[in-house]
Amino acid sequence: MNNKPIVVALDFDDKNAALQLIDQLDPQMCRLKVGKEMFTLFGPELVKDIHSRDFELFLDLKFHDIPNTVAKAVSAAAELGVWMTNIHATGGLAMMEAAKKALAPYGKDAPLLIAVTVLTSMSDEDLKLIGIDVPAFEHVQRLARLTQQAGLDGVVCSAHEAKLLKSSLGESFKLVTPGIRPVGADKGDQHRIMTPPQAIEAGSDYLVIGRPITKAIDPLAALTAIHQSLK
Ligand SMILES: O=C(O)c1cc(=O)[nH]c(=O)n1[C@@H]1O[C@H](COP(=O)(O)O)[C@@H](O)[C@H]1O
Repeated sequence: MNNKPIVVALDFDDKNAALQLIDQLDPQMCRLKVGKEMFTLFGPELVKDIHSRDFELFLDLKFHDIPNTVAKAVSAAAELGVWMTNIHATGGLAMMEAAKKALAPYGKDAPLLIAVTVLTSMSDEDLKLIGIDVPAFEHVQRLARLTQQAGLDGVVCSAHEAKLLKSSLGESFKLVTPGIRPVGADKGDQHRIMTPPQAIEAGSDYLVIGRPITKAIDPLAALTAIHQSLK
């Protein structure tokens, strides 16, 4: 296990509330994730606010477009100095290769680039409705292999697929797993979920955890409890 596997997902519509929460958290214990809602509302200024508080940031904008557009978007993310960013694997091999190539000029300062396989909110039934007639774990494997072929650093998947992917794609291919719920936590809209220790045991490198921490009465206590449960 790496020394900081927890990534706290900030999904807020109020910047001050988000900054108040961040100020309660410890950058030694977690990294942060900003997604579409907050970036659309508050933009690159929010990224600067977070970096000034010494947190590393996963910019989760899940780009999915033609190769040229995604390459430019990923390059713009690198300009912001973020630790990790992501694209959708369903954008295809050429799109993923273009995104990876766009990061070459940044060398060792380039963000980790990962691809979303099948969203953790999707069940096998949901996949059928969009014309994918194989179980989620099979589709995830297919997309993860394509992601590795494109030279990316890893994938976003559910912890249910982690064991299989680690053994087939190797130790250094990063697995980022949302859909994490401590025992007793509300599942919400997530389908393919696992507890934090189970997810690490299965081979996850980074656990993306939102509401179980951000909506807790005491977010630092919730973060600390999860951090301790991983030792
Ligand atoms: O890319 C992501 O981070 C992501 C991919 C995925 O398949 N499922 C998923 O839930 N996420 C994100 O992970 C976070 C999960 O938040 P909670 O369900 O509150 O723990 C949200 O910010 C989602 O946007």
